[in-house]
Amino acid sequence: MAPPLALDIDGTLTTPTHQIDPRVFEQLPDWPAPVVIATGKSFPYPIALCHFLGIPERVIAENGGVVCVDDQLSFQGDRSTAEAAIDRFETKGGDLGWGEADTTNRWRETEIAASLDADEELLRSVADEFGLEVVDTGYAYHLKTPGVEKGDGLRAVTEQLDLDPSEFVAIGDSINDVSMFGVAGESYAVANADDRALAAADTVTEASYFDGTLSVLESLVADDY
Ligand SMILES: O=C(O)COP(=O)(O)O
Ligand SMILES: [Mg+2]
Repeated sequence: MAPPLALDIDGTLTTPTHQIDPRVFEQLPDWPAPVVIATGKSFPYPIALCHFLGIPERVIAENGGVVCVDDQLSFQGDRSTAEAAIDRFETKGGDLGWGEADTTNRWRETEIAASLDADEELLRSVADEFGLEVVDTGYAYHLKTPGVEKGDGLRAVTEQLDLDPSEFVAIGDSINDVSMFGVAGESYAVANADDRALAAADTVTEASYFDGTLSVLESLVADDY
């Protein structure tokens, strides 16, 4: 039986130019075990992805800040402290870098994300002041409550699904996947992953981005026969 999957989005299901690889729509809808989408992106993004894939809403969003599985919803982390820190950041001349509409944070429930163009040093000093941490995923800086992680999110999802985390295969590309690699039974970093993810994964794929992920999915299915 193919194993349940915990899949990161950016860098893992995407192309080098940040698009969802179209082959995701061939591979995931018919996966014969639960698929959990685990991302740093805000809550609506993975929900929309599940919706358009036609798979159940099993989602870890905001680096573990939001967990939604089959209509059960829980939150970890504290957006209001992050907002207070961002007020300070902006008072000191910082800019999140998303423009007026800020669709990156508009629906974010438990943390605040800044563009990689934002002043990292200032963001980190403000984070220290407010007891928060900054996680650089290679796609954004996340200003978040320390200890809120995808790994705990995966534990919560598996409890809900009555599965053991060790049954899961996790695939990811960055520091925000490391905790999930520690919880899943088997972990893969795609070749484009950052140093922390490369070091933490059981296996590093030869190929990058979704080519790497696809190689894992194909080998898991092949192992089945
Ligand atoms: O939102 C980010 O910064 C990265 O998102 P990811 O966890 O899906 O790679
Ligand atoms: Mg990623």
